[in-house]
Amino acid sequence: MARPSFLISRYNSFKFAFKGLAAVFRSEPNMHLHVIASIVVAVMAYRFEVTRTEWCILIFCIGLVWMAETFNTALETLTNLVSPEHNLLAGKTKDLAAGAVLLASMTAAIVGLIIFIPYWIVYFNVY
Ligand SMILES: Nc1ncnc2c1ncn2[C@@H]1O[C@H](COP(=O)(O)OP(=O)(O)OP(=O)(O)O)[C@@H](O)[C@H]1O
Repeated sequence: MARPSFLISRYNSFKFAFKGLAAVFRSEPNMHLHVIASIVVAVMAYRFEVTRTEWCILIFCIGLVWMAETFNTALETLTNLVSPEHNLLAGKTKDLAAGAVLLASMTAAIVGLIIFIPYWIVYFNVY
């Protein structure tokens, strides 16, 4: 069979990648929470008119959390395939993947607080 052209194979790669993203956004309740949190952050950033650099940092943090959740879902799916029955290593694999999401989320939360607390202080007229 003839190999697909370079452009078609690149097009297929993107198509499969978007299929994976659609699956994680559709089926993962945790991803729904991440999306809601990201919308809240974006609305606050717009409302407080954060700087261009702060926008970049916030978008980077959002991407970090979404990426961690996507890897976590991939590892969970693979684990369920390889070891549907109860297994110590399967459980450890899932715990580690979930730990990575927690790390990314905590990092994003700390960065968000560092960026937004000064804006909140001005907005709520604290002091
Ligand atoms: N095959 C297994 N063998 C041993 N322990 C498992 C197994 N599957 C899941 N566990 C344990 O149960 C926990 C939850 O696993 P589960 O597959 O339900 O993930 P989940 O709760 O759906 O994760 P998420 O909320 O991120 O989608 C795991 O972190 C692990 O500790």
